Amino acid sequence: MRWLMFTTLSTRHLWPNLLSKSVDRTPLQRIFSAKMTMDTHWLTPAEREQQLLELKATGWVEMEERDAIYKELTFKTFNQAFGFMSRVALQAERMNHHPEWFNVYNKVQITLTTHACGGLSKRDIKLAKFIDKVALTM
Ligand SMILES: C[C@H](O)[C@H](O)[C@H]1CNC2=NC(N)=NC(=O)C2=N1
Repeated sequence: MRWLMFTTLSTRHLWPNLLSKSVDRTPLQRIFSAKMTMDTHWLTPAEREQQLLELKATGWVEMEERDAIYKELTFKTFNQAFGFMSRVALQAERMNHHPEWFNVYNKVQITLTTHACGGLSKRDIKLAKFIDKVALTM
């Protein structure tokens, strides 16, 4: 019975945290989850080598002056370039990960890097692959 009382009391504390994203976290929980979020995006040297090999095959290059990847895409028209950018923009917003890019008429120049870690991360790889997928459909 004592055990039952304990579980009832303790789950009452746990459920809101498990079920609702809007429940305020303690400062310690906030620090812990922020660290987890960043750590899960680091690339190991082996992952980095493999992923860069794949992306270089589709036209991405490593920048010399910073830890970032770069690609230039050319479309037939401005409409196509802008349509492509719109689709990438929606995905970037969903990922909360945004490209640095520049567009003139039918050309789009894209740089991907992760500001939070000052270099390439899994998020850049994921976005680069999405960009390649969308470009193929334009
Ligand atoms: C506060 C917000 O989560 C950050 O500024 C996000 C937004 N978009 C981002 N985009 C990129 N490329 N790198 C980031 O570190 C990043 N961080």
